[in-house]
Amino acid sequence: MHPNALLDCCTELLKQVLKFDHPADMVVSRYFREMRLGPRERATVAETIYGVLRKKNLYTYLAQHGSGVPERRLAILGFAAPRDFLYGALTEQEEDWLSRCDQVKPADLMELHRHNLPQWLVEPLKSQLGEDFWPLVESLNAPAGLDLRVNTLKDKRAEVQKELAKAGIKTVATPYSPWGLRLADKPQLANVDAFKRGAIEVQDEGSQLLALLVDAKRGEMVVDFCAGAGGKTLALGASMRTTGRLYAFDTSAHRLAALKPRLARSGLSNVHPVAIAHERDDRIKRLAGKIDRVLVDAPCSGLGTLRRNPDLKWRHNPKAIEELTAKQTAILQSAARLVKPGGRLVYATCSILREENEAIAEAFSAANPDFQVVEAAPLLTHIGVEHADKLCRGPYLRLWPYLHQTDGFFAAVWQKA
Ligand SMILES: C[S@@+](CC[C@H](N)C(=O)[O-])C[C@H]1O[C@@H](n2cnc3c(N)ncnc32)[C@H](O)[C@@H]1O
Repeated sequence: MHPNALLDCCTELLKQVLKFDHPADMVVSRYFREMRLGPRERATVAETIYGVLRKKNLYTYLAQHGSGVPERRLAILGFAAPRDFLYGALTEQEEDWLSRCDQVKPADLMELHRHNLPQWLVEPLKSQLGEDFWPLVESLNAPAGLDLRVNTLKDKRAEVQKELAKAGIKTVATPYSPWGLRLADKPQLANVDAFKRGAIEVQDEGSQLLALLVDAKRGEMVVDFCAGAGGKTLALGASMRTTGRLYAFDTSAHRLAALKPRLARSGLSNVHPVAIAHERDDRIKRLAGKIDRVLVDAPCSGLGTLRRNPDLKWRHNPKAIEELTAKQTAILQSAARLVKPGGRLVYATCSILREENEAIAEAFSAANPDFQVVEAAPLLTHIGVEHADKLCRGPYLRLWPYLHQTDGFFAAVWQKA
């Protein structure tokens, strides 16, 4: 495709994505369904869009000094292809403007153009992280890698690693999760035999650690309260060696439907997906006090996944966070009713904000003296996670992209008296 046609695609798609009325991945997928682009062109367009979303403050600032359609200037700044190729699309005026942009030194920029965050997010993160604010920002503005979870019901990690290597797919064992393999590149996995037979699933190491914290055992009754498309359900089911009963609840039947083909590959027969109306659904009441382990992977801002979903920082606002925290409180309180005496409750998010994490856990502990906080680090050590103390702050699991090369995650664990 001619570079100008590709730049036009990026410009057109940016116009749609920057309205922020739908998640960027949804808008990008819809565009790709409508437009006939080859795999390499798709990759360039998608990387350009995500690059612009990551550095929107900086690029908007630089773009205000050029001429022509603003989204085209943003697309030029974020264009994810070699410069020589890009020059084939540019007018002389655009080339001049781009070379002036290249000369801008980071040290001369305002903070706002360096951190590329909305202002409402800056203060909470700075007060939480101090000097670590800038390493965090840098990590959030870089693309994420890809991890696999080996389905230990089917295969051993070392065997799968060898098999993938034979197929030309390089991986290393994840440093913390005993189930994980980190991919060196981003290969197509759909036709890989290990994927087709359910021996591997794509799952960030952080998500694997949340499932490990639940430590679901053979023959138990377990609930994954916000199961979604079942990323953690599958890990819990394998940990239970497909025995006992594992309920996968979610208010979205659509998300639960996406669990079906994954379940079929996984070889699990102990999973019961149930679409619930809300967190106080009658079907939940019937299970009150009967469940050994409950995971609440709560709906959250997703701000721990900005490496993958950079649009989230522009789509959220303080009011949305407030609404989410009310929902998280209500879901956790309802889910807690399921736990039987001596049972375990785990609350988790993929957010990096205190309000959605420690604040929710502390309020729950204060309101529920029959639930005792259990320290996450010794629990993880006990199940074979190395250096677990590096993953925790206080009693909670706290994962950060700049420290652990995972998405940002939080988890609190309680035992019911
Ligand atoms: C963070 S996602 C879960 C991701 C999933 N556990 C995984 O590992 O792939 C949160 C889920 O909570 C669901 N949800 C929202 N409100 C809910 C409620 N009141 N009760 C149960 N689930 C709810 C959403 O539909 C969404 O699928």
